[in-house]
Amino acid sequence: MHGLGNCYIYVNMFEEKIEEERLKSLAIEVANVNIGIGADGMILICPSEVAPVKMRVFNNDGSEAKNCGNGLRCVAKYAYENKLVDNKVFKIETLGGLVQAEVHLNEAGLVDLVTVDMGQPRLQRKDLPMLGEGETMVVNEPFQLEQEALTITGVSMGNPHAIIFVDDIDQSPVETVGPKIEKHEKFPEWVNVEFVEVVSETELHFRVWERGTGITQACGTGACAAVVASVLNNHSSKGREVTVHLLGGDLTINWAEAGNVFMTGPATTICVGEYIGV
Ligand SMILES: N[C@H](CCC[C@H](N)C(=O)O)C(=O)O
Repeated sequence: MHGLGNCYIYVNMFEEKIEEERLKSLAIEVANVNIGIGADGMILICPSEVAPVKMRVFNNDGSEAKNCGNGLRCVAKYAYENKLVDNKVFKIETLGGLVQAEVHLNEAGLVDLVTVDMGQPRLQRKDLPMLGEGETMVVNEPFQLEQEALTITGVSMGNPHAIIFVDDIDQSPVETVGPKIEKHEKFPEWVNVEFVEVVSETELHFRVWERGTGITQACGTGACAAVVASVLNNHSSKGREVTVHLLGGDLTINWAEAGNVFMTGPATTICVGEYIGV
């Protein structure tokens, strides 16, 4: 399945049994287009004690992440269409906390759009985590990277994001600066790196270098973090829907006055099959 081209291999763990110690290598394998299937990673749809389903996310380097916005929309679609849930609004457990999904149906009765209440962003330096003194929040903080003097805004959506505002998204140094910040010593758990061009108060251009994966077509948690960072830097306002233009398409994000972040976007099934593997 994919969300705006951010594709994962989804495994229904209500039906499959995979040893815990096999998960990392399996994620690397199935994500590999030459020896596996080819995807940005692997997502497990699991039983949960606190919600109808639980999502676990593995990047294509095998690292496990605490949240995935595009993944949540696809998990919601799968759960509804495969009757793991019996209504259109339901909770999903993630390692980054509980979220709430609402599925929207097309005329064929299939899920085409999903809205996820992603909960509150975490804005403290320690939540990312990011090393450094200064303010407890990371808003437009100077960040020296070799010869480049950058400024970073840090937002966690359960997973960490470093947002850099640029004047021209097409000139953003995703491939050069992205990997250097991803694994920078200031981020002990590494970090997703987003480049954002502000078009208006309600429109952003967006590119991403994802932690544990590299460039992807879209990053749902990153788009949420970008809107939160835009509000923190007075480019956008709380309570207004912001359209985020990602390589793979658009997401609608609203950091509501009450504090939760809402993300609406598509979810698509590519195929269903059996992985034989090596
Ligand atoms: N690379 C991310 C996980 C995937 C998030 C992204 N694909 C999304 O849609 O939010 C991390 O290590 O935190």
